[in-house]
Amino acid sequence: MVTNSNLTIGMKHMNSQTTAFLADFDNYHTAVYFSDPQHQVELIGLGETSTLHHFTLAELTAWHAHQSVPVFGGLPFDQQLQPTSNLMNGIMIAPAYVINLASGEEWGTRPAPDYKQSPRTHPLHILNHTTETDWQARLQPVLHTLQTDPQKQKVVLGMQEHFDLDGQLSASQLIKTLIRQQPQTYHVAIKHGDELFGSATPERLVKLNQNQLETAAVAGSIARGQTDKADQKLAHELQRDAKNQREHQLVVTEIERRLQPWAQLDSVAAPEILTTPQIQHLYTPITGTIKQTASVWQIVQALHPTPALGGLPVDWALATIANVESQPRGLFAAPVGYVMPDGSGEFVIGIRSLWSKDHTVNLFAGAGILAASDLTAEEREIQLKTTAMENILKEQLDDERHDQ
Ligand SMILES: C=C(O[C@@H]1C=C(C(=O)O)C=C[C@H]1O)C(=O)O
Repeated sequence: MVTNSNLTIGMKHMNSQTTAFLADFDNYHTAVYFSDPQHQVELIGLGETSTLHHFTLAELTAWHAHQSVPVFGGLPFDQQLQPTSNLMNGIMIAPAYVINLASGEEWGTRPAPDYKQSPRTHPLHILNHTTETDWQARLQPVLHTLQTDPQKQKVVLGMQEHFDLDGQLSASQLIKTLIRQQPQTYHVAIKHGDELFGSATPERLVKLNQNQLETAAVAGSIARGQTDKADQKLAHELQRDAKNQREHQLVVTEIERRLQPWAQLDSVAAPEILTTPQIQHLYTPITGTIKQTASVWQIVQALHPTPALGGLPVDWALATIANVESQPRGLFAAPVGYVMPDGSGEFVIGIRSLWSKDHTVNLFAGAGILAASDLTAEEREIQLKTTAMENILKEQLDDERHDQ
């Protein structure tokens, strides 16, 4: 166990069973991985019996009623389409075989490998790397609106980085690197042909188990310190900072409001600190009991997008995101997770994430903008968040080099 300033989380290590399953992971056209920080589940899905793309909630619910294995995937952030992707506009996969390595439970039968990634004859290199250089300029009018219109409270705006590689990433190597570099987060990978979505997110959207519901507000951020003392000083600063506290409370209050029709919520304590190697966040766990029959899909729909990733008012925030961000988000900042045959399941927010298609990789990170925001500080915060995935990408290139 590792003790953060205020929060204790289980530390995951990769066991030999995980290694054995990952050895075959890249040999399937479709394969999925999901594990949580406490290691209550470590799910691997191989092959597919059915895959749903770009669906409505009604189509998803009807499709899910026919599945007898855990299903995995993501719902897109919003209605904007990513025209080149079979994965980013929403994907839900019923694998041919699923194993929960945390419990030993299995579903379906293990299919024969069905995919051959084009062999690489040389180590992977980055050929080209582009970042957004006009982000602050594009945000200036939004900041002005937030400062002059009291109805507009918050919008989370992100940027994407683009990499061209001289080969294709390996999904299994990516998962190993997620586990190694970000041991205290969720680890998610969805591989579908030449596309791969990976995330080391610290943020739960919803976990539903029988009638017990767990979610969390994660919003308000500050850097890590070089020493324990400096780290704690920064955590203290974050807890006392008026802008970050307001940013966080907006999320807590809105999550509570949206869950009101669905659940009886337990009382919520003051925010704690949640740390990843790059950044610390204000964090409030929110729990409750479902008071009427509800599916995970309904709760996801009620909650997403929370103001941790969208904003308030929500319609204005979504329109602003569509106008200001350079590209559709797809599964970036969107709900990704699994649902078990008994209806229990968990969705997390696909941040600290990458999307790879063929020889390209995109990373995403965003920050909550309020009237009191300093755009230079917000851009620095985005860079901190991006560092997590940049490091994962770079180590993966190194890893693959070692594997040659
Ligand atoms: C948008 C991101 O993170 C979200 C925004 C945060 C903030 O603005 O403080 C904190 C955590 C996340 O809810 C991201 O990591 O890309």
